[in-house]
Amino acid sequence: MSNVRALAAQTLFQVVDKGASLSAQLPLATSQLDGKDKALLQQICYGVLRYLPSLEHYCQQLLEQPLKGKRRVFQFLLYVGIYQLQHMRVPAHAAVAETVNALTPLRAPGMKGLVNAILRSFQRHQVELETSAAEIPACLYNHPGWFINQLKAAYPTQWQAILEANQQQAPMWLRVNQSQFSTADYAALLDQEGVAYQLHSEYPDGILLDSPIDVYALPQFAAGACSVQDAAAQKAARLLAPQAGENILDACAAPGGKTCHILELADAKVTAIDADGDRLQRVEQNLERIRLSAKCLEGDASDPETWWDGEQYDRILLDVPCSATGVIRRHPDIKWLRRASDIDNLVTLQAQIIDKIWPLLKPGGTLVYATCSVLPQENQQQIARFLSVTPDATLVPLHDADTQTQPGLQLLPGLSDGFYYAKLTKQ
Ligand SMILES: C[S@@+](CC[C@H](N)C(=O)[O-])C[C@H]1O[C@@H](n2cnc3c(N)ncnc32)[C@H](O)[C@@H]1O
Repeated sequence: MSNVRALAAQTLFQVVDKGASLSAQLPLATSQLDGKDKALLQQICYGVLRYLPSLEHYCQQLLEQPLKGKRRVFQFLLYVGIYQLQHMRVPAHAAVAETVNALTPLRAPGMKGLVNAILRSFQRHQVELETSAAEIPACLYNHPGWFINQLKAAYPTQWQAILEANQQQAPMWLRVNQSQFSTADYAALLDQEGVAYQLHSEYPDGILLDSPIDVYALPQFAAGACSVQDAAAQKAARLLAPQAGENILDACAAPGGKTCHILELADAKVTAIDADGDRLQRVEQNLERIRLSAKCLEGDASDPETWWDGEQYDRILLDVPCSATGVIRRHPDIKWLRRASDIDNLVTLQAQIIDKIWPLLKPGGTLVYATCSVLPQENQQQIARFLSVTPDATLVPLHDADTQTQPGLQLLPGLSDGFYYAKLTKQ
């Protein structure tokens, strides 16, 4: 099938109703399309996931009964149509006609009348519908209620700005491979190619592109000169500060962005562990492209007895599994796939991992704990608990207010993604 709107409706059905991840589903759909349509499909899927509660509310008001069972995919087609009418610069008549036409490849020509009527009704009642949606917090902010409540409690003055930032398209950051080029030298190559960018002194390896670009249009990308990595994620290796010849563990490594960065900064002996063997293959592919190497092992970081060779590490990076609530703007499906009840399980797993990995660090060694979460339970509270039960751990302050009870550095989505870091040394 090569109809963008029909593929978007099917993709969204798989993500929202069946719990599949957008990053797994999108490639299946885009592989059926050519260049311009791939971008349109992606734009529609991201957009619908960003505004899902509002779209659900409009359809609830416009449909006599929600579409159920096998007809659920048509409910998502309605979201696709309304999203175009509300947020895209497609002429309204074309948005309606193209959405209705998608029913032919979806083999439901009998639904054309209903879909046409609902989209036209949305156009007529748009103002009242938007006013009524604005009275419901989940629709006003387009985030799940549990998450809005947790953010309000954790960030009494910043929660709205965080929700707003999550609704924006994420910028494209490059990380220059310092084993091949200095950032200034690579920026000069971008100048020659006419690629516009900005440099930010707090991210010495980073280049922020003015607009996204196909990676293979970047100078020497295939030879490993640069990688795509958000600025916040680029802090991990810099905080770890790897040195040549050191024995380093990256304990939750896949797909390997930070493993690669560590090796780009220092000729160290790196072991990359991940519990997911398929994702670990991506670490190997990324290392191959940047032309550096690490020992890659499938293993459970909360059970080192099963893979550890007994030699303690000089430095350890723990980029633990987390709620990913700091990267919602890159993965809007997180808002609908993640449940409030997941957080406690993640906090328990993170605690098991840091408690079990700590003995693998040499005295005098450094451990950096990282998450792409904005929730204090996974971040400051996790590290405060760890410090309270680990007498040989010392917090290295990352800013003036970094204390035993409020440890670490919390970055919020904006210039970079939302990320958390804590740096610890062992006595
Ligand atoms: C935040 S991602 C890591 C991203 C990676 N550091 C990078 O920069 O590309 C977390 C990773 O932890 C892995 N993971 C989850 N549970 C694990 C466990 N018990 N032991 C080791 N890895 C685990 C996941 O498969 C996932 O790849």
